[in-house]
Amino acid sequence: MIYQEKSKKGVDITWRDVKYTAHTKKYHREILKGLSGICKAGEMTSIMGSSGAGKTTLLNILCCRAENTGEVKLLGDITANGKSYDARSFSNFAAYVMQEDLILETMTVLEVLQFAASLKMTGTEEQKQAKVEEVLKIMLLEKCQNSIIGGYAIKGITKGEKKRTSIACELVSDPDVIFLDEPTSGLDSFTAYNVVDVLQQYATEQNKTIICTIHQPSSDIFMKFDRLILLVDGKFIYQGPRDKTKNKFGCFDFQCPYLSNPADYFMSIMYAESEKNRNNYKVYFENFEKKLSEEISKEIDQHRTELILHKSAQASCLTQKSNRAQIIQAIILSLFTGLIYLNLPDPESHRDDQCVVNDYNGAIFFLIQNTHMNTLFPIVLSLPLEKRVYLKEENAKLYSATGYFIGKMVIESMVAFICPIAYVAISYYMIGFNQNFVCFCFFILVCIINSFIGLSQALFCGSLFKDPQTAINITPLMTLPFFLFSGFYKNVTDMPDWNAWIQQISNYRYVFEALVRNDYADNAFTIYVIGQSNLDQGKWMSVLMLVVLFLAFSTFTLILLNTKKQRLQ
Ligand SMILES: Nc1ncnc2c1ncn2[C@@H]1O[C@H](COP(=O)(O)OP(=O)(O)OP(=O)(O)O)[C@@H](O)[C@H]1O
Repeated sequence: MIYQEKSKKGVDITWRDVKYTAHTKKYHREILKGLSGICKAGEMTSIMGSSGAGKTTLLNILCCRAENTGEVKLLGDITANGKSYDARSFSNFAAYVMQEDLILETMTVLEVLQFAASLKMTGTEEQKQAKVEEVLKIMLLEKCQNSIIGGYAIKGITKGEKKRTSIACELVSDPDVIFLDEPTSGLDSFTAYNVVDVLQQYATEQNKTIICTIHQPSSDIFMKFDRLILLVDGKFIYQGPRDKTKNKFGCFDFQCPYLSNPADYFMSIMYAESEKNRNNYKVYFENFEKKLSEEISKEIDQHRTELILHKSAQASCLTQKSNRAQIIQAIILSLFTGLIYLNLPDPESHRDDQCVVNDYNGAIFFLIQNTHMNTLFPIVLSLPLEKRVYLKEENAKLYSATGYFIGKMVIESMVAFICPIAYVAISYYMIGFNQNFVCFCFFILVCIINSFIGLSQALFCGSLFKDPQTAINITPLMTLPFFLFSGFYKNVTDMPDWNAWIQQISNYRYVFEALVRNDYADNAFTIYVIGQSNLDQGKWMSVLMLVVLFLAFSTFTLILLNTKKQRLQ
């Protein structure tokens, strides 16, 4: 990541004649109708309006997150200090805080910020730590810095602290402009006030441009805004300093009743479901055109023009976290397996004993299943949140899809590598598999490859489905049929022709054959068991097929990640 000298002089966001139109065969709608405006450095601007007025659309357009293809069309100029920007250059000077707080639940506040700093900052560890401490202080998070974020299952920090942590994650990169979609949504009035108060002070003290949408602010929160934009049916009825709304709005022949919350009053006159209000819209628009639009145009013309110089790179793909729980789980399960199959009878003295064959095959299959599932399911279960966090970071151009894939592979590969070793090393000799050391090493090697296939399948399923819940539901459906084609449950040559192809992509089939051939290599069962199951690929051919499967799932995942990126809003 390369940081250049930052402009401390502030950034003005301006837009001229922005039109956003949705057009299909059955439907034509002008969502934003030629809007022009400015949000200035050192000020907190709030965009307010009735439901469906176009607030989120305007915010998304300013953040380069609005669709602009096919059925929706965006026209107009959007600039930062007079220079046009796009989604890539946006992240060089600005940050976007989503309404939803997407933070990994098992980390502490401090860890989350340290992680964000490692992704978004260059410099020494001391500089990063200093920035994290500064941001903790600004966002009033010092007291809860060692508390877990938490979520549905784990009790963690409060909603207000979570929102401030989300904002703090963006502040570590010191953006000049911060966009926030409904930063107070879901918070009680006092917590909401705290969040807005902190943001407003930050804008003033650090000369930052803060732009947010907001629904129904309390009067205390309303008084914190420096600038206000009131939007009705895709057009402005007011834009300017918040403290001038009284006078300027007075010229519209509407006066906020004495002792009323002005925000409530504005919302009441913009409420689109009221026919009386809708009739008045025409008057508001005319008044805005006559009395305010010229002033806004002048302000836009006087925008700042300083050059914005900023960071221009993505973080290393290795900066992520590992998981100890899976390794502990593997150790416990291997002890359990070893105890269940402890000291199986010597094959030499049980040549014709079908029960002993079944026990050996069962032990092999159980180990195969566990080394595969131990990697597959934790990743599929953790992907829902992580995928959205990844998309958030990808949207902010912190890393690319390929960077994420490589990083994820490298980090998860530690677990995918260690777990099968722990699993086999503990249970192999307890069960009494082939005592030859080379066979023991081969057993471990095949289980490691199988574990990596689980990793690539989990990432493939997670990337294939847009909805994380679908990924969780469909993954077992996609992988469990592979069990049936392993040769363990049913002889592979007895399968109907129409589904024979599933055998070719079943990792269980190849792992089972490789391990059965390995274990029975030079003992009495060899001919009997292998002949019985009709396993005909050969030991090393099976290994080769496993490597091909791993590479195939990984390649498909990479293609999917690069082609199915979404803009989070
Ligand atoms: N891509 C799109 N295609 C069609 N219609 C759209 C599209 N995006 C937004 N709209 C419509 O434009 C209108 C404004 O949407 P927007 O989300 O900006 O409203 P809003 O003011 O943020 O409302 P709310 O406060 O309820 O979220 C809505 O009626 C919405 O259905």
